Amino acid sequence: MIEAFGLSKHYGAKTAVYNLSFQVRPGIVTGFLGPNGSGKSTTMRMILGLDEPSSGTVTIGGTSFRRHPNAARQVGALLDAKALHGGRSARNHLLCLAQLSGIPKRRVDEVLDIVGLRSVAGKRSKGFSLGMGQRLGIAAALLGDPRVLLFDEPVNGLDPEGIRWVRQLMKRLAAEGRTVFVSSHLMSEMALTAEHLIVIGRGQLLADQSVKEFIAANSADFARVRTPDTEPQLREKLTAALAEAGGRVDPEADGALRISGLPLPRISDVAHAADIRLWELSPHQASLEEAYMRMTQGAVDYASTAVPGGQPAGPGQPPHGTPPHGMPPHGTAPYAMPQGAPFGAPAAPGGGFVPQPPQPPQTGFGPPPQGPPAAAPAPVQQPTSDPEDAR
Ligand SMILES: Nc1ncnc2c1ncn2[C@@H]1O[C@H](COP(=O)(O)OP(=O)(O)OP(=O)(O)O)[C@@H](O)[C@H]1O
Repeated sequence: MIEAFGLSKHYGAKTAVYNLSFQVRPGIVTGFLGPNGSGKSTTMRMILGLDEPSSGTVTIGGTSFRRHPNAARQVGALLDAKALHGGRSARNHLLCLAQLSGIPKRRVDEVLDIVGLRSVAGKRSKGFSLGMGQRLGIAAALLGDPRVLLFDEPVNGLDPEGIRWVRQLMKRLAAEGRTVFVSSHLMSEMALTAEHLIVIGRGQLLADQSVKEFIAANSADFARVRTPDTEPQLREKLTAALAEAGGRVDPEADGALRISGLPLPRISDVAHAADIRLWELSPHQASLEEAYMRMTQGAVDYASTAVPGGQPAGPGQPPHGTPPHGMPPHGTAPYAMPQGAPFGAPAAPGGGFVPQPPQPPQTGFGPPPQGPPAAAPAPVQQPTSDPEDAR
């Protein structure tokens, strides 16, 4: 279990994380979502003792990471898969991490098998693709068979097979009773992987709820209705009848009507009573992506002002290049909360964690809608020759 209480982090005048409190429970995958620059990596670094909180606390199993007697065997993490020594082979990279953590050598081959890199284990990692680097970072995180795992954007650069593999791996790790905390910008993937969500915006907690609750609380389900194209007057008639019944009716570009505020059977009854034939009556359920966009639209720092065709961005979207906001005064909450509201230590190249001394701080049809990279690299020796080039 990871527990954060009133966690804040200031970098000079910049507040990266503000008064965050949440729990990440074992046995399920918990997704960590937020727009770019919202403080996800900073939070993960504080969990891992790589950044000192300005205030508040964060513990793993009741103890802060730096005070864990054997943090290396309890927590594994992938923070920045690119942060590895490219001159080393994958196997040597993992061997170094294992050695620093007192992990038996045989575990290296085990994790190489788990991530599917056994056949290229002798190759220098600088020749690895982005996806292979991600796999190596995941291998490093798994090296100590930790009970708590943190993954920052683990599917970055992975192909569809790789993404599927990561999804299954995360679920399996959680099913084994581990705590799995994973950040991603890929909403469709998160919807399939995570059971619970922590969502932040501009460093503050926006949501802490199950994926189902999150979608229900932040979506506007509606129905699509189509009358026969051959009889345009029926569309007008239906629009009037549904509006009179209390629905909100919005025309869609393809001639259909979008109805919110009325359940499907009621729409059907209204149409029937008005003697209007329907060619379509279908429910639309929001996706996690739609719910996420809806919730975070006011908490986005960087958004494009132009869309293809030269249209300006819609309301609520700051212009491109809008400088990062300042934070609100202490005690204010600019964003509405939704309802209900081992082996590892400081990160090593490739996202693995090896035990090291503590690091110093581093820099249903409801109503209409209302409206620094992985740090503390393991000691690295620059090779004088390139024996692994030949492999
Ligand atoms: N060492 C630092 N010094 C100064 N500002 C920092 C530092 N680290 C992070 N920040 C700032 O803190 C804010 C949060 O950054 P962070 O990297 O935690 O966000 P994030 O949610 O992980 O973003 P992304 O999704 O783009 O990876 C950003 O505005 C960032 O510029």
